[in-house]
Amino acid sequence: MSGLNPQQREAIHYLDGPLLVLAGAGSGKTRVITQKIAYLVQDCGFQPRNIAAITFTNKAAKEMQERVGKLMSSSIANELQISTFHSLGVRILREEAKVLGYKPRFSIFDSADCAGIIGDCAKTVDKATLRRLQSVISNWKNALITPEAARLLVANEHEALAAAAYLSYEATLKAYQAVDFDDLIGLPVKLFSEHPQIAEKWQNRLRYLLVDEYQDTNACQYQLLKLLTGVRAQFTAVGDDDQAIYGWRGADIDNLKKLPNEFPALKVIKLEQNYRSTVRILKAANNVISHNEKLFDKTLWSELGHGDPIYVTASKDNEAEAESVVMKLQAHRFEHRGKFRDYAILYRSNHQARLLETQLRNQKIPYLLSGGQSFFDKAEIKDLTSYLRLLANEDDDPAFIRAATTPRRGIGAATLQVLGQYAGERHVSLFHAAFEEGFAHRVQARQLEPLLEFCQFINRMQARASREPAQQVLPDLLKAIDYETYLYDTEEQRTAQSRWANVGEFAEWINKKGEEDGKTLIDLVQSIALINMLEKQNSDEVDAVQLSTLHAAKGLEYKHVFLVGVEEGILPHRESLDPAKLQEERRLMYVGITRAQRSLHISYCEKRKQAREMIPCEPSRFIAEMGQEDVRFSGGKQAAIPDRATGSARLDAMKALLAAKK
Ligand SMILES: Nc1ncnc2c1ncn2[C@@H]1O[C@H](COP(=O)(O)OP(=O)(O)OP(=O)(O)O)[C@@H](O)[C@H]1O
Ligand SMILES: [Mg+2]
Repeated sequence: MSGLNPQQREAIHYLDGPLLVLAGAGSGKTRVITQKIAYLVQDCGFQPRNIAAITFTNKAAKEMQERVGKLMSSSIANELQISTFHSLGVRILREEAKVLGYKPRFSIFDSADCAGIIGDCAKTVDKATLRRLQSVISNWKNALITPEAARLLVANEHEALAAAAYLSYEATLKAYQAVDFDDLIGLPVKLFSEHPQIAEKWQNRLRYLLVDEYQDTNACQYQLLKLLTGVRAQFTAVGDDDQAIYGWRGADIDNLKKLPNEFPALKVIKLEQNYRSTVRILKAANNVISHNEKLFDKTLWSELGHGDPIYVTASKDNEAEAESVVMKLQAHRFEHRGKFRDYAILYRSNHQARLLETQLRNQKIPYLLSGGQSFFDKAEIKDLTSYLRLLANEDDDPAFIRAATTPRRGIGAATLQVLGQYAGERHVSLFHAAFEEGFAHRVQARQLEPLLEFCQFINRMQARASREPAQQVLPDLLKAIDYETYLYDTEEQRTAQSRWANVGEFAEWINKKGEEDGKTLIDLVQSIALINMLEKQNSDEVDAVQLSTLHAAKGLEYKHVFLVGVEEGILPHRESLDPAKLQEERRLMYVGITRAQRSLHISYCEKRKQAREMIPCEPSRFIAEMGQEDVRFSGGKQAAIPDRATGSARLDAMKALLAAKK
């Protein structure tokens, strides 16, 4: 416990009831959680399996597991339940599936699978409509609104369409023995609410709960937390209202506000010392966030010295920006004899990574991309996981269709259509329908044959996959479907090569996971869907520059941070300019600034290429909000960024220019 400040120590030792640690960035909230886990086990006699810690990403869970592992023996640390809300949900559902009418090996559908089903239900393929329908349905599910209730709530035509699709969407998922990500939280909530004795069983099992990044929980996660902690309410939640950045995904900061009301015994501890950043970085962050409405009073100070000024650089366009950032990073690294992994380049949206990647590759700088298109979303990986999903759950119809037709094996669209219709009439899965006599009568022998052959192949592999370790089964599966030949037959040589290399990487990942945990292929299928959801696993040991969206960088820290594209329209995002959303954008900027430990470099463009057109850009209002005292401007026409709090930006920029000329 040495090296902790008195407030941290108090938070760690407090066990008399529910506790909320509310504090700004870098104040050691996550550190309180890891230390408290060690304290519970080593000093208070808690069994590790009775402690559950909930983090925001799988990566954060892994990191916490490692940190705790250093505080106690790793065999004990491995018994702890450190996971995301979603993986905890999976654990509960696997065990209790039967009560909900699911088999333990239900499938977990990712967002693309679900979009396909919603499209079928709503009879639309229009991407924008689909996205909106999906988000409306997801919001309902996160607010625990049933399809029946949603029908009564509809306020416009669009919601009416969503409500209609919602009902058949849920029925379809159930028929496929599949759940979506929202169900991973929603179904345990339903289960615990309807079966108090099951809730009690889990309350006795998870006797102490710790939740990191509490400000970004949604209504459903909050309910789960309440149901899991029960009347004992033994939990520690840590969070920072100024870092709530997932409102767009249904997270609700009200969960933080209502905690004191719903748990009258709640104790609140505030932490004020920041151990991460220099005074100047902290000041810039505090200045920016002071433009938001204040929910809770917080102050943050640092003893880490004044540090470097914050550098703000203007570039003529986004290509020049990428080039300049990479050059500056190189120069800075040489000067400070740093490692690549000390550097992160952060941006608002995924597409901003492309030019940076090109520059980094040109300069032969190793980098890791996180929060981008996941490895597991690549076509070849989805092909293979469709087989694996089918092995785990033969009722998974989308996986059935993909696997049955990739590679082509003489099962045509016409056959599948008849099969689909027949299965629909009989209320069985495609897989089961294929074996029924009624179906055999509807197709010709040459149609039936390849289909049955495929189903029997799946049956044979299924038997092996649940018995043998993963690393034995996957290579045989690849050989049996001759996937390599398929790739070279259907793709250009170079594409095929790179796709086949990805397959190799996937096989290696399966092997490693299989060996580490002694898991069968079927056990592993489940974790794939979860990784899919939030991030590809990055190896932290490699010396590489981190490229990440601001959202994915939450909770992390880097010695040196480059924050790029800090422009009006990007950060804040052009679609988030109404007052409430603007505050969330500002929090995103706050999260970005506070990732930096030693130096912070901000850049923006004067023009940006968008759809082949050069669009003039303006520096983000958040740059002005940092204050000017600790900021050094370079490049561009402007000597300094005007205060944008009043008047239009252009006007202010002109005034500043004129003032500079005088
Ligand atoms: N008492 C302490 N003494 C020295 N270093 C500390 C102390 N507490 C935390 N730290 C260090 O400060 C840094 C920030 O801590 P931590 O990540 O726990 O903060 P946080 O509040 O969770 O930040 P965020 O809001 O960004 O998630 C870490 O490097 C951590 O090891
Ligand atoms: Mg943290």
